[in-house]
Amino acid sequence: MPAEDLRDKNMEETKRKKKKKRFSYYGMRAVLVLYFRYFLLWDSDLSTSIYHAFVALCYLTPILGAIIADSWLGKFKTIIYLSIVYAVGQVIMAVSTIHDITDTDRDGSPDNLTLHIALSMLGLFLIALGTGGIKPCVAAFGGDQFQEHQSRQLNTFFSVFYLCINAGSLLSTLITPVLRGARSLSTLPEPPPPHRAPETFSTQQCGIHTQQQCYPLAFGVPAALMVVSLVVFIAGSGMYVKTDPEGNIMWSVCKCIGFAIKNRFRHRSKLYPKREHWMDWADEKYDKLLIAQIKMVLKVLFLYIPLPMFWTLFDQKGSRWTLQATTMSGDFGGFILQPDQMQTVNPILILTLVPIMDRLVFPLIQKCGLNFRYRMTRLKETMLRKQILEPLIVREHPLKRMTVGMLFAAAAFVCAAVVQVEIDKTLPDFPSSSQSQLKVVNMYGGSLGVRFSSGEPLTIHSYEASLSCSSQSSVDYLTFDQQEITVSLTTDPVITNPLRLIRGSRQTLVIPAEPERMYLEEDINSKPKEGKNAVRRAFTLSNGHQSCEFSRKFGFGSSYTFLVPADVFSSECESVKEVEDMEPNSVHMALQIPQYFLMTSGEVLFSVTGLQFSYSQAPKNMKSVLQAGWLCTNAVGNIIVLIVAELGKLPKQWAEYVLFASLLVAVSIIFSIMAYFYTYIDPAEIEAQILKEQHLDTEDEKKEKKKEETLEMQDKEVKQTKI
Ligand SMILES: CC(C)[C@H](NC(=O)[C@H](C)N)C(=O)O
Repeated sequence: MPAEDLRDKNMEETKRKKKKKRFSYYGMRAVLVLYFRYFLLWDSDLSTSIYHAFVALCYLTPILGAIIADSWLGKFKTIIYLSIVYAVGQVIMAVSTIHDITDTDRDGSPDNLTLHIALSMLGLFLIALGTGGIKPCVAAFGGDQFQEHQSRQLNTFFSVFYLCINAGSLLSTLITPVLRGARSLSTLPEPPPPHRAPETFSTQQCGIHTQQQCYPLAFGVPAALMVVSLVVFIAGSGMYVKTDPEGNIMWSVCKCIGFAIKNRFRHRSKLYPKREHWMDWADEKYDKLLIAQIKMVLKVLFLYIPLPMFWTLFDQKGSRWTLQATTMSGDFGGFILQPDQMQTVNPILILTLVPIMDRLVFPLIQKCGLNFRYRMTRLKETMLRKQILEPLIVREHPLKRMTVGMLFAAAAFVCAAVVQVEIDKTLPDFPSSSQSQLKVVNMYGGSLGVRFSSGEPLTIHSYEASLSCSSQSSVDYLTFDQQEITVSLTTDPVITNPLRLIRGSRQTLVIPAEPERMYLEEDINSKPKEGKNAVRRAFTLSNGHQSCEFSRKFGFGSSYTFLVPADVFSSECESVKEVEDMEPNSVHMALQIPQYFLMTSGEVLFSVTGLQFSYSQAPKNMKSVLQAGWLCTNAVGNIIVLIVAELGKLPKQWAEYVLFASLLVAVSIIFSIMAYFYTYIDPAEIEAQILKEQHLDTEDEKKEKKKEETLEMQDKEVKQTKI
């Protein structure tokens, strides 16, 4: 098979594996929090924390995978073995979600939750080890399929590789929740009383004795796909370029760095001449090539220091931005978009933006001469003149691209802040922690005068019986600074009642047909979660006939009270009255599209380029290690989100967005300065040069030795002749 065809085939195989692997990973992530919340019955905080800890672990384990690949098994075998670990983890995870395995009394609920928790934690640990461990190897292994002169194809590979990640992510985010059996992610109700499944909202159920939410399918299908992808990958084994591991390189690197530090410390006196680089203090004991390779890696790792800040903003798509969407309207006319489905905008945009950037924007920038070329060593320039390194030199400046990517992400957060300000204008005015709010609902049957303590008397009209939208009525909340108040009704005789309000809360005073039986109802004190609606019923006197049925379309995030008269019959639905406690969300989710667009453009510039950069600047035997370092910046970014979310609670959400945007601008300025001083290298060339020098040194030594030997021989001959 011709070399080009072979390369294309290898590329295809690697991409196919990547697509299934990412389907599997993102598919599982999509339902994980829901599994914690509704199957293991953990509260929201615990579910969210364990979820983020899992994601952070997934981006820390690449270091382990890289060490195994570069120093022991090689990338190919590491991918295979860790994929097996990954698939086993997913199977364990799928088994842990089968309620029947512990449901001895067959009531539809697992009887030994501890076993389910233990199994799922073991499964998740193996998955994190597998997915994280494979990640740096897959990218580096793909890169290994190209030769040095194929830098353009290499860049295309990384772009296509990224497209596959996102195709997998998009498909799985859409399909896995369907496999689980939910109509949509956000239509799930609050967890039912212990271990009863929320049946009314499921479209698909499974189980042996009782039918439940289909978590085993949601986790099992990604597991099966993982096995398929592994088989496909192994089937292509004969076509790959496989580089051998070069011994325990990480251990040698650590020992070499340790020796350099120790040696430097031992020779700290000014009497010793300085060395060009602190790593040169390892010269006495370690190979020049190893020292040069460590210098290359350290240079890149140093450049990575500011990068986690980008991920800190990027990863808030899944948290803050989704929460923001819950306070917006997802009614797109033809279809309704749920707040968490808004996240699919990211992979959709990636799938369109990567080809546009690759084929249109970057070549255009290059044509217009806006990019500046690599700062090159003299050797490279000479070679350029000789047109030897042409393909290498005409590349764009990746670090510049990454800086622009960071600025795009900052701009996305500014957009999010503007949208937040618009949302805040529409949000209800909730009571502060020292205030209480009260609203009166009159079901008495006629207009009533109501007076609270010292306040002005109010006239509250009785609600007319109607269910039509046009005659909805709402009563504004009254705000009180005191907790103990008295209410007087202008009935005959006047009815006066003391009321005890709850601080920081909203309540409704319901005046039924018998006004002396007035009562307080607690209202919700925030917008209904996840963009859902809140509906409650207020009865006058229940007589067991409240069975009328009607359908009504509610706006996102609205809250209603239905007033049901005592004598309502199914034929008399019209006598049920609807009160709007909270207006539906009026800012449209489409307003989030600009921030998604900017963030995703930033991602293409930053993330895709960062992947290529990490590969191109790494010495041959440390490619996976540097990929792992790159992924670690993502893990650190996630940890920053956790810390900031816990500690830095700003009173206004828009202010937090602006704060993050400003921090990223500051960090990108620092990064651009660091990037300015970074000299691009061609690791292969440097390695070749050092090897050549070493070879020359040994040649010189040999020549020197030969000369000495010849001289000695001549001396001997002269001596013998003299004798
Ligand atoms: C974490 C990376 C940026 C990457 N994620 C994406 O591409 C998202 C889906 N746009 C990944 O490797 O998962």
